[in-house]
Amino acid sequence: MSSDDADALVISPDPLHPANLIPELCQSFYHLGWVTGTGGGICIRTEDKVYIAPSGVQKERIKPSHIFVLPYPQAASPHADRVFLRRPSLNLKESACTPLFWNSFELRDAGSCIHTHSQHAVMATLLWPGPVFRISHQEMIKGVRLGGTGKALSYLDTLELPIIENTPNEEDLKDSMAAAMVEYPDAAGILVRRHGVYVWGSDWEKAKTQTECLDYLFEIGVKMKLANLPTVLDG
Ligand SMILES: CSCCC(=O)C(=O)COP(=O)(O)O
Ligand SMILES: [Zn+2]
Repeated sequence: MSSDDADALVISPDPLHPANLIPELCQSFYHLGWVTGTGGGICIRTEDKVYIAPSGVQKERIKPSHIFVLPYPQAASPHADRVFLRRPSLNLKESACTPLFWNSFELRDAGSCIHTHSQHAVMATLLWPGPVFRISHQEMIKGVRLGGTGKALSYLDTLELPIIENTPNEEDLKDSMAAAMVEYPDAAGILVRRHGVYVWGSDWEKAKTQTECLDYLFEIGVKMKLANLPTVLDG
């Protein structure tokens, strides 16, 4: 593919094209405190392509021309073996979250995955010291889907999200995240202690709204814990 053809993969007048959506969504996530200080982000997968932002850059300032495009499917290889359809001309590397995003595609058939460093998520991992975050009897639970891509939860369901331990390098979370996804097939995301959360959905809209619902539930759960209120009720 010529470099002009490759660049055409990220140039579109359509505001809903993934190369336009990722910069727009990262700007709004920045203002929510989800992707500050370069961390966190979102990827979007279509039938045969994955669009990923660069690593270690101010996510609220990304342009469509900074987006990497990878063919899908392809094995979740380490950086050196990854195949690209398009790389930015600047000296950029694809997000360190790439193997974690791949978990959501391969294990849940997700169309989009969001990684946040929201302080609500981080506080939840501190106030729930065990391996699972649990909360019940909250209306926002209804905005979350079984396994992230299945049917919506009911008000009467208890929301459970596994918490995995952080690693010094983001890529090294891949195996423990995959193991938690296998052990908790109904979980719509994975919390990472002292770090943040990964949430996916069948498309970017559902990934976004589920992340919003979960972030709300982390925030209210943290406030309830700090107020000594029970976060899980019987019945
Ligand atoms: C201060 S960010 C530390 C690395 C991190 O947690 C992260 O999410 C990095 O993501 P990137 O897309 O910038 O590789
Ligand atoms: Zn991170």
